[in-house]
Amino acid sequence: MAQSGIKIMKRVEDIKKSRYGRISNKRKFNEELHFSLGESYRKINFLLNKKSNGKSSPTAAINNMSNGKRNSFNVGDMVWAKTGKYPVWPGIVITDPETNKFSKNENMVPMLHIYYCNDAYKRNWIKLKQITKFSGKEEILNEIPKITTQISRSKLKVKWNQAVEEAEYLAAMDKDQRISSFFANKFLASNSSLINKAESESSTEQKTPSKQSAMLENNFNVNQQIESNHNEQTLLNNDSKDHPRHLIPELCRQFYANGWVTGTGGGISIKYNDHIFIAPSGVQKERIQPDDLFVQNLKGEDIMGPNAEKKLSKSQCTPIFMCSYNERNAGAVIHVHSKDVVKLCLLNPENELRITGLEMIKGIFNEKTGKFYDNDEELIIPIIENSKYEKDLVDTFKIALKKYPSTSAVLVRNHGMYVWGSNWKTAKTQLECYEYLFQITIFKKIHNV
Ligand SMILES: CSCCC(=O)C(=O)COP(=O)(O)O
Ligand SMILES: [Zn+2]
Repeated sequence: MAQSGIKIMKRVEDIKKSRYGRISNKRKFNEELHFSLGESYRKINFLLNKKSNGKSSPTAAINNMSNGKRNSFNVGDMVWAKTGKYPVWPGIVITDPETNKFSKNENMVPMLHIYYCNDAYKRNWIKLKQITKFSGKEEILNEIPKITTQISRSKLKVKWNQAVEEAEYLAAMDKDQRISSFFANKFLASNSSLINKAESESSTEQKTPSKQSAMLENNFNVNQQIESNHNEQTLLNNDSKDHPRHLIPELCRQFYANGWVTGTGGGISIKYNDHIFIAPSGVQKERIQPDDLFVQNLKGEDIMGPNAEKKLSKSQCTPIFMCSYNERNAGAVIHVHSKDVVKLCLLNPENELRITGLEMIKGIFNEKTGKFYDNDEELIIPIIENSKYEKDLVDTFKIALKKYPSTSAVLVRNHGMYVWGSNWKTAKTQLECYEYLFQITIFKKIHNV
C-alpha cells in the first residue's frame, strides 16, 4: 500500500506540474493507477457578457444555435454550456445523482444536467437554450470569433484552455469510456489528498490502527461513489446483448415475425435491476432502436427517455406492465396482438380458458405453487373484456390477478394477451408455450376432438 501510494503520489506531482501533461500522460497514468488500486478503479464565464447589439455575444450566439430546438442530447454527450458570467464552457451531459435524471422541465423550461470539464467536478442544471453540441476549440472559435478576444483578456484563460483540451480528449472516446474516464479523474483528485496524507504520515510516524482504518474507510467511500456513478450509467446503457436496450428491439423483431406485434400493436417491458425499460407507443414494433426506449423506476418516475426529437411516447400498456411488476414481481412483461388469442376467445365465450392434456403445459409456471405445471394438470387462464384504452384494462386486470393467483397470463377478448415471467427468458418461453397451446386448442374446438 505504501509503495503503491508513493507511485501514485509521484504521478500526482507530475500532473500538478503540467495540466497538459495530465492529458498526454493520462493513459500511462491510468494504467498505473489501475495497477495500484486494483479492480475498483475501473468502475469507477468570459465574458464580459456584453450585449453588443446582441450580434456576437457568446450568449446570443449560443441562444441562436439552440433556440426553438427540442432536446436532442443524451447522457454522455459533450456540450458547450453558457452560464452566468462564465465563458462558454465544455461539459458532459450526465445524470444528476440526486434526482437520477439528466433532463427536466422547470416551469416549462427544458434543462440538462451538466458536469463541467476541468472545474473540480462542478455540475449544474442548465437551460437547454444555453447549451449546444460540443464541436472543438477551432470550431467554436470560428463560430463565435469574439471568444478569442474575450478569453485572451480573461483570468480564466488557462483554465478554459485546459478544459477545452480535456473535452477534446474525452470527445474522442465512446460514451461509456468517456464517463468512466471523466470520473477516474475525480477518483484521482479525491485520492491525491489521501495519498499525500498517507505518505506524510508514514514518513514521520507509525500509523495507528484507527488512522489506517479511517484512511481505508475514506478510500472505500470514494471508490463506492465512483462505482455507483459508473454502475448507474452501465445500468442505463451498455453494449451487452442481454441488456434491455438490445433485447427489446430484438424480441420485438422476433414477435413481429410470428405475427404477434403487427400493425404497431403489442408492447414489451423488461426490468433490469430497479430500472423498468419500456418500448415506445404506436410505432412499428419490429423497427424499435435501442435508444427509443423509456426507463422509469418501480414508482413510475421517469429516469430516462429517447431524444425529444424522436417525438416518442411511452407504451400505452405501461399501467398493465407496472401492475405485473408490482403485484406479481414480474421481471418482464409482453403484450401481443395474436390472432390465435382473438380466435380462441371467440370460440370460448367464458371468462376463463381451460387447457389440459398437452405436453407444452409443462412450459407454464404456476405462480401459486412456485412450480412448472405437469402435463396432466389443468391450466386455467383468465379472460377479461376489452376496453377503449389500454389503461382502462387495469381494474379488471387486477381483479383477474387476485382471482387467478396461479396464472402468468391474462387474455383480453377481441384484443390479445399479457404474459409475464420472473425474467425475460421465462416471459418469452411462456408466450411461445401459450401460443402453441392456443393453436392446438383452436384446432380441438373446431374439430371437436
Ligand atoms: C393498433 S394498436 C392499438 C393499441 C394497442 O392495443 C397496443 O397494444 C399498442 O400499444 P403501444 O405500446 O403501441 O402504446
Ligand atoms: Zn394492445
